[in-house]
Amino acid sequence: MSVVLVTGGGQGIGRGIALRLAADGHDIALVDLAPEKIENVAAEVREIGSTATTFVADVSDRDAVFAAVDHAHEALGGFDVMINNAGIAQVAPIDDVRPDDVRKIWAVNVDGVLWGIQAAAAKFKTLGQKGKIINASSIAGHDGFAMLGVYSATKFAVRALTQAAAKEYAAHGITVNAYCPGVVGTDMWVTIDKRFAELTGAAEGETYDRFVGGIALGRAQTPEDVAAFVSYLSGPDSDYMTGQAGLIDGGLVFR
Ligand SMILES: NC(=O)C1=CN([C@@H]2O[C@H](COP(=O)(O)OP(=O)(O)OC[C@H]3O[C@@H](n4cnc5c(N)ncnc54)[C@H](O)[C@@H]3O)[C@@H](O)[C@H]2O)C=CC1
Ligand SMILES: CC(=O)C(C)=O
Repeated sequence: MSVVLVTGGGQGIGRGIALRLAADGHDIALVDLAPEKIENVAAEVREIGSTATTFVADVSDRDAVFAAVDHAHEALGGFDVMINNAGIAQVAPIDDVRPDDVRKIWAVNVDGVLWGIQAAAAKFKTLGQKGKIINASSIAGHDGFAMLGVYSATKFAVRALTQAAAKEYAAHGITVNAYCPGVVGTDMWVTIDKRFAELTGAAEGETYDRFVGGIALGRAQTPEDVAAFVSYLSGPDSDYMTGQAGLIDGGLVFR
């Protein structure tokens, strides 16, 4: 039995990851801004038969992320896998982006991942054990998408941190990888689609359908599709992989 912490575990992809990893036999620490949401997911984890604990934190707050890792370790009696999943989207043409917009998304998507990497690595080193760190990037971490320029920049940055951390921590037996989903029908995409509609005059649903229309496998992605890959990254079969940012997108961005 190993202990996994999932940030942004209250809904969407984070929830999907938590439930899949619970089914795999891991105990789960759920971290999110939204207390009711993580309590609900914790109840679902317990129904599956695993132990769950919750911790409310903003991942952009470094101290809070370190406290979340300490809590997971104390509450669940171990600490093995850190999943830096929390993220936010932002839709805007490059011309319209202002410093506050950049600071806001960078604080969550990049700083939040960096603090998660630091906190997990510090815990693994203190415990004198190996561990796995898994970060949320995106297709937008491999391709810069129009109207998603700063979001894409944050996801490229996650790949850079993943590579650098993999190199720095390999000697400690810590692996660092990322997952890069495509178009997953979560609340994030509802927001993206609405914002595209406001900014471009597209009908609601049109942008989502356009993106899904580009997927070779012919359907939108589910959180379960992402979670299956994160299950692999969390388990022993991926022990020889580090520094990678794997596309799991149904065939949308080809690298
Ligand atoms: N939905 C998609 O199509 C894709 C999503 N991703 C990435 O996957 C990750 C999860 O995305 P979704 O589940 O779709 O998003 P979502 O918006 O459905 O859920 C995000 C969760 O993170 C939490 N959260 C947001 N800011 C936080 C903060 N500062 N501290 C702690 N928790 C915070 C929210 O409360 C929410 O529970 C994100 O990093 C996203 O960028 C990547 C590629 C595609
Ligand atoms: C949400 C996301 O990661 C996209 C549009 O690539």
